[in-house]
Amino acid sequence: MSTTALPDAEVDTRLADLPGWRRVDGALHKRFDFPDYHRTMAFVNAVAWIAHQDDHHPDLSVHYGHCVVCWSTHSAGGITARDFASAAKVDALLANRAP
Ligand SMILES: C[C@H](O)[C@H](O)[C@H]1CNC2=NC(N)=NC(=O)C2=N1
Repeated sequence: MSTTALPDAEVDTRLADLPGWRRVDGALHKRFDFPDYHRTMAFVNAVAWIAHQDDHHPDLSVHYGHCVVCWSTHSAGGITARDFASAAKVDALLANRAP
């Protein structure tokens, strides 16, 4: 997968396929809300598991009932196709979440 930073216009086009994700300060951002701390932390640990497996690591902002996930590729200095793949994997963690 390419590790070249994508132009903003390309990022914005690809974002159409990732509901809830936004381009903020050169990274893909999304906020995930949870009813309590332990569910937030379960999510954080699942994201960390994916990050370790893929050797690609997001910045995480962790709070009692939500977590903001931010993907960029440090080595490329911007957002790459790898970040989009990782963002989709994070969404897939919650695809079958109970309402
Ligand atoms: C050595 C190691 O593979 C690199 O430092 C990886 C680790 N995880 C990474 N994560 C992210 N988000 N960007 C990187 O450039 C990056 N590089």
